[in-house]
Amino acid sequence: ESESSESESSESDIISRFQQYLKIKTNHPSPNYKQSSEFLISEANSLSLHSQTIELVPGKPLVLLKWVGTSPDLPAIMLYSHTDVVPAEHDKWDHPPFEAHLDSDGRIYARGSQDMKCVAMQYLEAVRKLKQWGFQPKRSIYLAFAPDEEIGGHDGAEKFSLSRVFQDLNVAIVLDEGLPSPDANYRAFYAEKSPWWLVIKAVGIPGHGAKLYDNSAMENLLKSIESIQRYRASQFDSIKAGLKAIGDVVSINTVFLKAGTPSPTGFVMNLQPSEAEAGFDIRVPPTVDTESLERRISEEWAPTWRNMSFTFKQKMYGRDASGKPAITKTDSSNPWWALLENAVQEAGGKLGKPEIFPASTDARYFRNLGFPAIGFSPIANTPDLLHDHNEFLHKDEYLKGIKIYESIIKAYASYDEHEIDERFKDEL
Ligand SMILES: CSCC[C@H](NC(C)=O)C(=O)O
Ligand SMILES: [Zn+2]
Ligand SMILES: [Zn+2]
Repeated sequence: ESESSESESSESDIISRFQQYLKIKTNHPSPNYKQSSEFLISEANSLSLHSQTIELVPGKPLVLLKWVGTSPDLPAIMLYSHTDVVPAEHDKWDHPPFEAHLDSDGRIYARGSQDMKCVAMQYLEAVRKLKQWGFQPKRSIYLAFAPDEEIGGHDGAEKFSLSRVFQDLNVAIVLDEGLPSPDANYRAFYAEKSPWWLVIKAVGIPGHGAKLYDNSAMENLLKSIESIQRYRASQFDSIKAGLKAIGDVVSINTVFLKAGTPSPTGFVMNLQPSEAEAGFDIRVPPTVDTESLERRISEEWAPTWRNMSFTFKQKMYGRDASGKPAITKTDSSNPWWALLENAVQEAGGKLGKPEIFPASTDARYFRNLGFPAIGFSPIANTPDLLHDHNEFLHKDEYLKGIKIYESIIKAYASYDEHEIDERFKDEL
């Protein structure tokens, strides 16, 4: 058999395994975790990896695989991914979201092709290649496939990170998802923003729609919205001016408005309602002064003197146990960052500037416990279509990503700080 046909057949095997995983309907609201677990365990068996299924919450399995290192006492590497995906509006896609259609250009269309079934399968394919070459990891490598990231990770990463099982793994570094890059440089994330899902409510004087008076619920709510829009513009302007990156500013978007008196034909048009509500998705970078933002909310956006109140549907802080921002270092105090950068380079890629992830990932649960965690998806030259229609990944980009992980896993699993210390001792 010629070499080219051999590599061709293995390439199509690699793509078809990816398609198989993409076809499993792990979309919310009722992800098929049974099927994804079975698939992952059968992949693990074909790779002779130890596997276990951890069900911290019934019906929500986490599949944990292990490749035992030759120095199993060294802290381990964790390659993390979530198995669930967000729903898809089938009729708005050019190709059905759970058929993993490979088009004539080489694009694979599927929900999860970028977020993040690609990463899960790239980890496994990289392990397969490394095993074929006879590579032996010094550190043990864990692959974790977790449920529920898309709905907050409370029954997945959060419970897992606090579990005895995880604590006993002695993990040195966690790799989790990042974002696609539209240009040739890969993106890598050392921290993430915290979600504050704010609901503000105004009450006010009801009355005739033809009357002009102060202190209606609508007027009170709209004053807040004006103030919020000004704040939003100030944050957005510093991005537009090139002064800040998306990860460095507070983002705030209105996600619902709820007011008016319903009628069979729509809304009553000549009645000023007595209540009005609005919801906002706010994302707060870890170094922002949260007290001043909280003051802004209680004094400007929902002040009691304007008959307003507020609640949070979700409010998290990106802090570790000591109250410090939960940030993974990117300087020389964290060898994993430089190792990643070099490994990507050795595989022919390049990392852009370290960034703060603009939304939430499961990595936060590990960072909050003090573990270094890096958000990274090896997807370059690709539009960011996370949670969008027609999410796709080009097969060549997918295959390149496997090479990137081969390089990263090799570097990470071989890294031994004591060995390096010894070498420096000889040089002295
Ligand atoms: C806050 S839990 C929901 C998690 C989701 N993550 C991503 C990456 O979209 C988000 O940021 O909205
Ligand atoms: Zn994701
Ligand atoms: Zn997502």
